Amino acid sequence: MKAIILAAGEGLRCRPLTLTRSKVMLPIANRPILEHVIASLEKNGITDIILIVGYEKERIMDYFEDGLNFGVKIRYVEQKAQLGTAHAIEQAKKFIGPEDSEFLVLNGDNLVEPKTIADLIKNYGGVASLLTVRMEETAGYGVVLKEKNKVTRILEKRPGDLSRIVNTGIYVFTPQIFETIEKTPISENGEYAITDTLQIMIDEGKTVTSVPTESKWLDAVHSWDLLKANAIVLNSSRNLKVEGEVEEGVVIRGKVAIGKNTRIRSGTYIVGPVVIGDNCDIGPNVVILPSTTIGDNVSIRSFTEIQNSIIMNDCRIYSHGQISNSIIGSNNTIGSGFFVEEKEGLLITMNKTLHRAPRLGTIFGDDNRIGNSVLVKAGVTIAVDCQVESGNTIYRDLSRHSVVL
Ligand SMILES: CC(=O)N[C@H]1[C@@H](OP(=O)(O)OP(=O)(O)OC[C@H]2O[C@@H](n3ccc(=O)[nH]c3=O)[C@H](O)[C@@H]2O)O[C@H](CO)[C@@H](O)[C@@H]1O
Repeated sequence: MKAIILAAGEGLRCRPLTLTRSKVMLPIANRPILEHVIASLEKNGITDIILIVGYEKERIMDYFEDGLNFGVKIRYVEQKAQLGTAHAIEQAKKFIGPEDSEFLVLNGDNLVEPKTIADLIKNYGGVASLLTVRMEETAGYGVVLKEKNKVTRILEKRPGDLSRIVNTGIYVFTPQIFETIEKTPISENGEYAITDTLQIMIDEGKTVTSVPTESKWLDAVHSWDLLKANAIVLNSSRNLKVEGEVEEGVVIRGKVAIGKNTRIRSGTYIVGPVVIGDNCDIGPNVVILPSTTIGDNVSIRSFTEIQNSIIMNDCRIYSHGQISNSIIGSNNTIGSGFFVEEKEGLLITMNKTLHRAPRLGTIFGDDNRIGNSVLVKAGVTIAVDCQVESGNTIYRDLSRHSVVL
């Protein structure tokens, strides 16, 4: 069976991290979300992949190339304007031939384990099937109403408790979907939505089925949700290897992976689950606590403590810093004495809507330069290519190229 993966959108709600990469390339346990999706397909023997790309496509194509290093064959299709999920699927029509009686479609920005995909492959039926999960908090998702396993209605991101059965964005379609996509009108949000296409099929009397799963399906709606997803994946990781050099006097407890050419200097204390990438230089006397992921080429100097955070590639973090419940994008330089305040249940405004974040420190995009003794208030984000001089306290979000003297 072929698989079409949708990966052309930005993932606006994950800004500032998506200012420089799409949501599918955000790392969880040091691998892009999309790599987790592709690995789960490969484990189900699905190796013929059509990847729909658009926003920041070079970053995706440079990483995955033809897919052979990941055990699959990837063909790319560009969706020049991101006009919605139905429009994205339509771009792959030329790759679906008469031999493809059905095919898989997946959002590239949700984490799935192999069994999640297997649950759908085993149980699909009708002209279209969608995989569903039961969730208490359904805001931001499409939900379905159904009779037995037959879907009667799909409601896209409507307020109210209409149903707790959430559409995961993982489908098995028959080629009939393309004819119905052609009939799909543009929605109130200005998008051609695949959920509208499915509703048309239902209204035409066709059988659309829902396949429930209790296997892992994780979505990061907002950037801060990545911390939870990272912790879940780190906790369930097996076979974590120590490949780098660990000096005498380092204490390691729990599950910890240390990449090639990484050096952990004396006096460093690490409590897993923690994943540290390749070519890092950590310590002496650094503390890394659960559930933390550190990318490749990162240096962290003495007496800095990091907890429940994601530090992406190529960062330099100097001494006596404290970072918790935070996400630091790539290529950030952070001076000594850096302190991130953190708070529980912050209300954060995004697109004029209030969102409640869990315990949160800060979120940094890429390429920022932070001087010494800088304090960042809880929930404040720093976009891309900002410069903060020593001794400042950052109270408000900084937009791209900001300078704080
Ligand atoms: C209309 C629709 O499909 N809604 C579903 C979608 O919402 P959701 O709002 O999550 O859909 P997104 O806009 O995030 O898009 C999902 C995926 O499609 C890609 N993309 C999106 C638009 C586009 O023009 N091109 C493109 O490739 C994105 O990069 C992403 O990987 O997934 C949710 C699960 O996470 C479901 O509960 C929703 O029912």
